[in-house]
Amino acid sequence: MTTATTATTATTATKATTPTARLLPKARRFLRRRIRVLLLLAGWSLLESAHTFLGGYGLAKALDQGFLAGHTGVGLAWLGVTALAVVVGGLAGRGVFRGLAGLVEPLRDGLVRQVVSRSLTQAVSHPARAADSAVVSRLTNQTEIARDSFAGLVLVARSFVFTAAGAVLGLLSLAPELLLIVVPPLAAGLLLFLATLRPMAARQRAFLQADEDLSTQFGAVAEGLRDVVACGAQQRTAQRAYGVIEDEARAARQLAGWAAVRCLALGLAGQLPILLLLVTAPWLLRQGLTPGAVLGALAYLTQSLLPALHTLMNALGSAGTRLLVVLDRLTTGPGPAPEPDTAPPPLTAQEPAPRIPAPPGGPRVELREVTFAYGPAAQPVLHDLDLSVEPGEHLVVVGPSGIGKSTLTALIAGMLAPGRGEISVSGRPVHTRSGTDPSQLRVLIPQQAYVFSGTLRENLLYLCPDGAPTPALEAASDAVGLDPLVSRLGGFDAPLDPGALSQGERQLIALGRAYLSPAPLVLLDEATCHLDPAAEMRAERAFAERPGTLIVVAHRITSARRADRILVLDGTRATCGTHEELLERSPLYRDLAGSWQPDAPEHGEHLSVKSRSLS
Ligand SMILES: Nc1ncnc2c1ncn2[C@@H]1O[C@H](COP(=O)(O)OP(=O)(O)OP(=O)(O)O)[C@@H](O)[C@H]1O
Repeated sequence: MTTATTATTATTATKATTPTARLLPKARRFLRRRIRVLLLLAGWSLLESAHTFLGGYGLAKALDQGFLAGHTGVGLAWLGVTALAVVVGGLAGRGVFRGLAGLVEPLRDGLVRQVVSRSLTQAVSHPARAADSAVVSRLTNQTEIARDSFAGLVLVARSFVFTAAGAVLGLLSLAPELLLIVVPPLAAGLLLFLATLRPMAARQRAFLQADEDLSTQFGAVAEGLRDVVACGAQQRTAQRAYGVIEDEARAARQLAGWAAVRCLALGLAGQLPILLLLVTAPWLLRQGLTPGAVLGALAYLTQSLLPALHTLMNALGSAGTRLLVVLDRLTTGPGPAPEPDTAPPPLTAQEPAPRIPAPPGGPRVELREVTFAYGPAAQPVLHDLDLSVEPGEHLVVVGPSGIGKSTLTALIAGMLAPGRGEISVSGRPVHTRSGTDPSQLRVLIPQQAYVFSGTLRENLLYLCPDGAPTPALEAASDAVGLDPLVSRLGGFDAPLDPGALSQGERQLIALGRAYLSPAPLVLLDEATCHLDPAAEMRAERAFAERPGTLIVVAHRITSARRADRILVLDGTRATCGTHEELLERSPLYRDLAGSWQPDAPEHGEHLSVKSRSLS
């Protein structure tokens, strides 16, 4: 029995491919549970039918039996009846609004519950992709669209049905011929309008998808901004963002095109019946209709039927389409969320940035009286700092957390501009290298490694505009200790799922990428913090042996021991020297080094240390 039910449900789910088909059973269930609210709305709406009926009928009788017959009192009495109908209509409106809350609020609550539980389920099953920024759009913008659109639709659809019933009854009571003139143009306009519903829903869906993609794209970029800048990938990231923005703009333009067709349908259904009634008025009078009947028909058209139709078409066209699309997305969910880390499209029509010739032995890095603060009123992080890193030197930067180590590397990389002083690499100020690609000169690997989905080869060659042969990739992997991961993944052309990698594996890939890059200056800002001491030593040795200048923000004291020189940042002061010199001269360095105790060597002659970081 259970199996049969499951099979039936599965078949229904497979067949229900259109949003309308998918939503109809849910809509029926939702409404069936609220029969009492619907009856209440219908009760109040009947008063609206009476209001419409009396509006035209009273006017016709006032003219025929009152003013044209010379009985002004009778005419005024009928007008009084019409005025009373307006009051009745007002009462109906009040009752309808009260009943509406009973339909609209449960819908919104249900949608919010669904979005939250679906995103929690996704977060639990795919923790790496838990931060789905599109959920924000669904929870706020889209549930509100659903609520407002549903309320608007219930109001106008109900109003149209009950107004039309009152008007048709009125036209029939005045003269059935009137229906022959009014109904055909109305029906034609309505049909044209209905024909626009499906393409417009598709355009609306495309627009919302583009909006979510944009939300996701910006979420991903904001999260990985530091890595993007560090890898010099701003242009590529901007290109991808422009693509998503262009998609949304295109979807909005197509939506506007269909809105124009809809205007035409509105004109046909809204204006043509009035024109026909006026043109055929002499013929109608000749057929024996009274002037009051013609006036009553005109009143039904201009005061009730056409405004109600106009509102219905507008609401169905905009709110209805939006509601259909939003409900479908919220209740059945969008397709698989676009992978935020997808491989960037290859650069095509861009001029390659001019190459900076790599100096033999690596570039010299010079800082002269550099002062930097994160705001005009903020305390400087670095104050009058002088530093000279020789070509090919291996410098390690240490200091307590928050002292300014990352700020220093960002300044040298040219990602931040000093407030005062000058920073030069290879004798040229970092901030006047206009028109050159900084990634040709330096590579900065931050703590959070940037890995995108694509192949391992694409990830490793990301900073190699000219590519590199497989033996170079193998040599780099061997040097930084990436080779076990290459084997595990199945080679360089194996597809990479960033979410399935550990932090350490991501760091190894970023290190391999930096190792392969042509940049002669490498800045590692705690780029090995997720590696164990042995793996960290292997990677740092590889970079120390790689031709070029190396600046490492140290995570462990062992990094400092391997360097040529160590820079100790201590507040706005800085001391530079070898390990031995600093043990003598710098109390802070003594303190930092003293908090580290050597363990028994675990890896041959290598010294391992207790896992406490310097920063
Ligand atoms: N974008 C920023 N805006 C304002 N203040 C910042 C910004 N980035 C860093 N800071 C502040 O500047 C100071 C230096 O930060 P920085 O990240 O350079 O220190 P750090 O030594 O690298 O720290 P850690 O070892 O914890 O990474 C800190 O007080 C930090 O709060």
